[in-house]
Amino acid sequence: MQHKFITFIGGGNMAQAIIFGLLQQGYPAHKLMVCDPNPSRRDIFAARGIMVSDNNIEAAIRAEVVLLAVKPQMMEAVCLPLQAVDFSHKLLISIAAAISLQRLHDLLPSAANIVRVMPNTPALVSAGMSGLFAAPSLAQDLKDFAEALLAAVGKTCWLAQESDMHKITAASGSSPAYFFAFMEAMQLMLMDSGIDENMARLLVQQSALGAAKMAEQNPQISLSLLRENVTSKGGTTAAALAVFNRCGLDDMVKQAMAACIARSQEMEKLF
Ligand SMILES: NC(=O)C1=CN([C@@H]2O[C@H](COP(=O)(O)OP(=O)(O)OC[C@H]3O[C@@H](n4cnc5c(N)ncnc54)[C@H](O)[C@@H]3O)[C@@H](O)[C@H]2O)C=CC1
Ligand SMILES: O=C(O)[C@@H]1CCC=N1
Repeated sequence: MQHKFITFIGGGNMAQAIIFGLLQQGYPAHKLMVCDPNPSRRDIFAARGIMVSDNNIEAAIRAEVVLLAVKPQMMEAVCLPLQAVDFSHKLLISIAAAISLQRLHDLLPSAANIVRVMPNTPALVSAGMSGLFAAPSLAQDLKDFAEALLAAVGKTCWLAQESDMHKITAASGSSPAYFFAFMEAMQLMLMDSGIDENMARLLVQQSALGAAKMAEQNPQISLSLLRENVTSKGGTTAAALAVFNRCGLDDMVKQAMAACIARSQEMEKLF
């Protein structure tokens, strides 16, 4: 992939996951810059040979690509001073949840080239999942660059319509937390039953990893069949799944994802 000069505005959890993932894939540190008012955040990147700054305007001016990685609540306060920068020849990438292309255009009127991305933190271990959206008028080479950037740290998909970004947030951005919560619950149960914490974690995380790898490496087998292949009639798994069914796991997951989508839609109006 091309190595354009990228300035990250905001060096928090998600920026770190993408940046460390990129470094691992050989993206040159001297082509990356991180701007964050928090010195301890800047130190994390400086320690990896990345230029850091607390001056968003200066850092944006020197970039070919500016990647907005601040909280949605901060977006307006961060963007208004950035109106001093001419974005017309830069690529602007925003990973913020719930901030629409229109809102980004309003906040940074000179920005002609914008890609919205919903990534997730597994980018850190090159296992990210990102949904991308851009206006159909965006130049193909800029779309290709944005895609290659995120593809360097995981899988990507382009959305046909921007409104789908809310659903992608429920499916990629937020979803690692669902799986962590599930693993936490399993670990807790094991610990309550007397299994050592580390062993409980190993059992849970290796099983989760194995299940995900089986799903990935057998795309021709449905997830239902993968589940059924574990489930002997009258056996142990069936006993566990019966409890999930009785407690309404499917409905609970639907409700949780719907809440995620609804909050994203609400945040779109707020910020
Ligand atoms: N954490 C996640 O798993 C995901 C987060 N996102 C999106 O990524 C964005 C960042 O989220 P996180 O990294 O989780 O948040 P975070 O709170 O870890 O990082 C935000 C960073 O912005 C910095 N910041 C605050 N004011 C600033 C300013 N004026 N200029 C520059 N930097 C400033 C903060 O010091 C902080 O380090 C959000 O918009 C979120 O919606 C998207 C997908 C997944
Ligand atoms: O929880 C959030 O709002 C952000 C967006 C997706 C993941 N984290």
